Formats: sequence, C-alpha cells, structure tokens
Amino acid sequence: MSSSAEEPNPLEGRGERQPTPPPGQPVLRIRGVNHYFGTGDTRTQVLFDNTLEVMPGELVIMSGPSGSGKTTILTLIGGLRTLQEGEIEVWDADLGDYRNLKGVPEPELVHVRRLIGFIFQRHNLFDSLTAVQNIRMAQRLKDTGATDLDADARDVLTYLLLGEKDLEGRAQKSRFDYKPAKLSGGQRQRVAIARALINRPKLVLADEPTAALDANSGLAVVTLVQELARQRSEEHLSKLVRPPAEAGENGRLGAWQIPLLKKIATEHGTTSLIVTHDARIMNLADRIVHMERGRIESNVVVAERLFVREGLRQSSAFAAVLPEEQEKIADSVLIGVHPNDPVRPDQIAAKPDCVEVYESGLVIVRQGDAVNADSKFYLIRRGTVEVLREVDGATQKLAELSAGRYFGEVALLMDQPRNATIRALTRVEVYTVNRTTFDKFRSVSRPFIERVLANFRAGDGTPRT
Ligand SMILES: Nc1ncnc2c1ncn2[C@@H]1O[C@H](COP(=O)(O)OP(=O)(O)OP(=O)(O)O)[C@@H](O)[C@H]1O
Repeated sequence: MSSSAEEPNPLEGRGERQPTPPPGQPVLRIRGVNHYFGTGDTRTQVLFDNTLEVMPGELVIMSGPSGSGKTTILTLIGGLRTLQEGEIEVWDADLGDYRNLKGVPEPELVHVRRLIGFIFQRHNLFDSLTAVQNIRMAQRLKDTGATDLDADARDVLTYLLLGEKDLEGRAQKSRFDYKPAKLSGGQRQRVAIARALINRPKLVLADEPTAALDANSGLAVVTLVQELARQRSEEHLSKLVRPPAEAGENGRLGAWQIPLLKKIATEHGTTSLIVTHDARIMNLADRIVHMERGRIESNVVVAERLFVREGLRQSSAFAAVLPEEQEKIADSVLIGVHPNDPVRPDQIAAKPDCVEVYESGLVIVRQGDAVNADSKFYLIRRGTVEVLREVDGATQKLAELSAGRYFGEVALLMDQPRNATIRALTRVEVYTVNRTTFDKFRSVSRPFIERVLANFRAGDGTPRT
C-alpha cells in the first residue's frame, strides 16, 4: 500500500520499508486460545478455543456483552498477559517474520509490545509532562527517521482538536503545553491516542477508545486509524466532513482536518483491533468479530457479507425470501475472506460446504445431470465461467459469467436435470448453497417461486441455468 503518485511522501527515504506478511497471510493469527483466571478451586475458564486471523490493514471491531472476554483476548495479543493455551502469532515487520507469543519470556514480550500502539482506558500519561512532552517521550522509543518530531507531535494533536484550531478552523487556545491534571478526561484520552499512534505502529489495539470522547473527536480518532491502514477515497472522506450549514451537528470532521489527516497518514498498513460498542465506528469496520461467553461467535468480513448478500439477492429464489432470511443464508456461507482475496486451501478445508475451487477448463455443472441431495446453487466469488447448452448435437455458448453472478438455481427449483453445462474459463472460486438450505427457503418462498417458474416456462428471454 503506498501513497498516490502526486503526493510527496515525507516518510520516503527513511530507510528500509518494513516487509509485510507473504500475500494472503494474516498479520495476526490466533489459534485455539483458552484462558483461565484464578488457581485451584477458583480457577475459571474465561476464553474457549478462540481462532481468528486478521489481514494487513484491516480495521477489526470486537463487540460483545460485558464479560465476554474481549479485553482478555486483546491483552493476550498485546503480550500484556501470559498466553496459557493455544497460539498467537503477530507479524513483526522489523524481523520480517511472525513472533510466536507462546512460552515467550518477559524480555521478548517487550519486543512484541513495541510493535503495538495501545489505546486503553487507563492511559498512564506522565503527570509531570505536558501534552507535547508526553508524545515526544513516546517518539524516543522508536526511531522512525522523522526529521521534525516536534512538528509531527503537534500535527497529530492539532488533528485531534487539541491544537490552535477548533472544528470550524477558528483559532482556539491550544492544549500543547498543558499537563494532564489541567486537561479534561476526553482531552487526556486524545493525548494518549496521539501518543499511541505517533510512531505509526503496524498494529493498534484499542479498548473503548472513544468512550470518553465527544462525537466529533471520536470520529476523528477512528478516521485517523482508518487512514493509517489505507487511503480512503475523497468521496468517503467528504461524507465525514461537516457542511458549513450544519455547524451545530455533532460527529463530523472539519474540512481543514482532511489535508492534515492525509499528511499524518502517509505511511500505510496499520491493522487495528478496536473493542467498542460505538455504532458509528462499527459502520467503518472491515471485519466485525462478536464474542459471547468467552467464544468468538461470529467473524464477518463486511465486504464479503455485502458481496454474498448482493449476489444472492439477484437470484429469484432468494429474492423471494424475507431480507432477514436472505441474510441468514448469506451469513451461513461466509468464509471470513475478502472477496478480492483468493481463498487458501486451509480456508477451504475449514468451510468445505461453503466454497469450492475449480481450475480452468473444469466442468462445474454438466447439462443433463440429475439433481440430487448433493446438488448445489453457486455464486461466483472469483473468476469466469462459460454457460454452454447442447441443442441437437451442437454446442451453443449462451453466456460468460464472472464474480457476483450465480448459476444452478433452475434445476434445483424445478427438480429437473441441469439445463446447461458450466465450465471454468479461468481458475474459479464459487460459494455454494447446498440443497438442504435451498429447499428450506424454497418452501418458504413457494408462492413467489411459482410465479417465477411460470415466467421461466413462458420464457422471459433471460438465459437461466
Ligand atoms: N484479573 C482477573 N481476574 C479474574 N477474573 C477476571 C480478570 N479479568 C477479567 N476477568 C473475568 O474474565 C471474564 C472476561 O472479562 P473481560 O474483561 O475480558 O471481558 P470484556 O468482554 O472485555 O468485558 P467489558 O466489556 O466489561 O470490558 C469476565 O468474567 C471477568 O470477570
């Protein structure tokens, strides 16, 4: 991930670019993590068999009721607690490899902590130092090669509305030289956030980072975290900026913050795990992980969920069922991988009923094959297929279908043999909905489907397979 060609990158020439994990591999891998508090009779298990992968640059939101284990898992990832059971691996860009947190002695855990920007409620600012000095202190921990550290510290504080400008860009008294005792709770929190982000950590762990913040500065924090991960479009940012006419509205950025935001976020690739109940932040998430009673109950890549929902909705069979039911089916096939990324064999093995891969030239569905208990409905995840139909001994090519298109519904709906052959033109990945699920929803949506089938039999001109 790099800045656009037009923009000069002030971090250029700061030495070696930190390497990222190999393509398709996560920056954070958690496998089978259990955790217990207490000893003897009072020993209680609070985490149960948690497995999660986080990809580079993702903004992950962790949600779940109080006591479900979110903070415990975050502190284990950050090396703030000893890992008792399971595996946690964090990519160390300086090392160019993963650091395994299992059985790691304390001095080595310190290395892990240095990789991470922590934003926790207990922010531990130095009481005797001013806001700027607190940040300058953090800058000493890591040599980022920056030329003007003081200006960088002030820029981040200014963006977080602690500098000489208010949200509308009007002059205000800056808090640069205030000590923590003279700052409000929300201002202290923002100084702590600036301190956590000043060295542009590749991994940010945050526990309720916006709880003490007003809506405007809460959004400013999350937008900064997002921009550190990767540049968003002008359109995305402009939606977050308050129009002058709505000066009274809460939860927006000032237009003047945008250029500064971009300047601060010139180096990309930060991955963030944020525990929050703040709905506005959830809307910005790339991945939403929900915990219940010590277990990760769901792990959803937002773009994948949208992709599958959108794909299923095009099919008359699924369009006929209630939106909540459509969402349930869509969620049942998700594999937790962004649709732009190819699936790895281990990810397919983990969800064998949800996704299949066909190499170029392979037949996925063959014309004339009877529909049975193993027959499926297919949504193309990646790649292109061709739709072929044999009529009177001659093969006609009816269509080419690519990502986001579906096939295989008609035979399932009509209980008839497949009416066309589908062959992979490239390597193809497909989501599959099995017959049982399909039939369950078919019965719910029967009246509608009868109408669809009537149209189909009459021939409405659309080639369906
Ligand atoms: N130091 C500790 N000693 C004993 N039990 C603990 C300790 N810390 C947490 N727990 C228990 O572990 C469980 C998980 O707590 P954790 O703080 O991880 O949950 P959480 O989801 O972060 O909750 P919240 O949203 O309230 O912060 C809870 O039952 C909690 O009481």
